[in-house]
Amino acid sequence: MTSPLQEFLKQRHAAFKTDDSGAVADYIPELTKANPAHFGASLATMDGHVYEIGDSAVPFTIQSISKAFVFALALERLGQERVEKAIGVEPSGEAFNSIRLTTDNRPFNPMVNAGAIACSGLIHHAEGNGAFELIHETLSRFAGRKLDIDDDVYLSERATGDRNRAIAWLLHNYDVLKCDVDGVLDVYFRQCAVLVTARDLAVMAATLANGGRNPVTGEQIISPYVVSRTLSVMTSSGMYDYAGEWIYRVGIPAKSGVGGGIIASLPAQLGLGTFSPKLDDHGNSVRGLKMCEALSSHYGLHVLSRADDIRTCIIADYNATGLSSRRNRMPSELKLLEERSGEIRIVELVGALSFATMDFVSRRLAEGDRASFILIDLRRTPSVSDAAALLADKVIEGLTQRGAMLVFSGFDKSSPLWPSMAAWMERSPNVRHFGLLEDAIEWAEDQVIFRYGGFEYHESTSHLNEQSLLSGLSEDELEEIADLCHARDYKTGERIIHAGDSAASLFFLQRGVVSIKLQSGARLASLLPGMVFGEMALIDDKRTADVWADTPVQCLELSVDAYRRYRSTHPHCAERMMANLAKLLAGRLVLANTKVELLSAY
Ligand SMILES: NC(=O)CC[C@H](N)C(=O)O
Repeated sequence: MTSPLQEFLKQRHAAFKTDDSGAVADYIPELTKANPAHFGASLATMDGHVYEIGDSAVPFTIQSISKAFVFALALERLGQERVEKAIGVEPSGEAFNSIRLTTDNRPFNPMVNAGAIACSGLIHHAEGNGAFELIHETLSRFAGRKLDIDDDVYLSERATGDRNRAIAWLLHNYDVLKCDVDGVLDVYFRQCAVLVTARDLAVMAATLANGGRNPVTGEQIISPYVVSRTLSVMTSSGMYDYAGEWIYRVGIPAKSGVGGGIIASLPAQLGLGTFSPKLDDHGNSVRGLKMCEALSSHYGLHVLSRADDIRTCIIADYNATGLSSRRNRMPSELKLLEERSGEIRIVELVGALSFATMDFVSRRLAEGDRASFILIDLRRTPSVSDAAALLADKVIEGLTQRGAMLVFSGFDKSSPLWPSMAAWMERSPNVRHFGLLEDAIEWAEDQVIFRYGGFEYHESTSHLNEQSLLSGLSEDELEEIADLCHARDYKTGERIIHAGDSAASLFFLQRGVVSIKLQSGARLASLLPGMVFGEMALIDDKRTADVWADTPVQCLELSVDAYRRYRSTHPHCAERMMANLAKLLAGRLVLANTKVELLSAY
């Protein structure tokens, strides 16, 4: 199945191909050789997928589109102060080749020839003879491949580019160009003659849309700061004297070139590259313009037309009860947790945390009951913006100051969320981190039990009359069962049961804590004295999980053979045990269903 976007590009490509209006640029003689029928488009996504249609692989010269990337390079290399001193950022409202400067004799902006020549001048000044090499290499990194140069176009423009020469000398007169004017012009003519395809342009535009990281190669090429400034001048001046109209109608930062190319770069969404050599009176590709307009209006992509329901960022906000934790609790613990259920609040977030969503979360956290433990699960949160982190700092400060413990979960040290986490933990001992929400809940429950009840029963020994598997049996019957069992002791860290072994016995835990784990290491449950494990041996002959001693453990082991012998002489007791087992399993099923429901909330 072709994707809907590919289908869209295909349809519009077919529709706009019939438009024959406009004219191929002819003031650079070599450009007249372009095939006016050519029409290609390409769209690159933030995950590095590239859609292509028509002549998307046909090379043509980048021309003015280079201006956006060379400006970005100058900002990145030389810093904003030097660049902004030499070149303005006001739209000129004039054609790209206008010779007019601002009242203080600077180029209006870096998207018109005067500003671009000044920009190449800054790089030439800093890099000397290596300037073009650096520009060529940078453009190639934006495209994700080594780009060629059309020497004929370069020579043709150099031979006829007197207007640009006049602009450059004027800039020299006003001390904007401080060095070898011919050398700078040479860099500028060459950078305009770099060969790209619509596909290259899409990837280059997508790199700008992706915060400066090429989504295909993964390389970070410029900083997010430089991206925002580059997209700003593209927005106000990228389409020359059509810029106002463009931002009004299309609303996507863009840049065009007389070679017939256009890039459009929608932050965090897409990069579009189009190619068709026939230009309108403003010097913008006719079909390319139509393609951009169609994409924007069909999908409503105008950069200023945005609305999100930020409230969906909280997908769950609840109080913990004993049910939430993986640890099987003693009845007294469950009761205590039930009574204190307001002590633990769990807030699960979804989606990137931005300024708006974090502000909403901050107000939600501030209101409501005053839980001592606030668990914030970020497993569905891919990132925290700088603004959100600033707001979060204050929220955390406020909550920890009133004595709350803040526990974050759902990510590990490799996550982009980690640097914020590390800073929060450094600032307050009341901030903690767990990889898994389950572990955070269990920890918080332990804290509540510790605060309000203590752990003394972990140290006590449980008798068989506390075993729910044996409930309903008389003292004598329990005595008989005890006689069939063997006392076993295990050291901390010892494996009591191996998954995959044959299951020939079950264990009544009398003292200590054991954990039931999958072979991956994931813990299914922790058990306390009075609980049974390995009991599935009564119905299944293979062990399905490992059981480890978390502390020194004492238990009674009952072999299945002994149970079967006992069953033949005490059928009604055996029946009772099976009924108890069914009850235990049913309880576990209810717990599992509750968890599935919680997990499938998203
Ligand atoms: N608009 C353009 O693409 C102009 C670039 C061309 N090299 C020039 O300087 O005239």
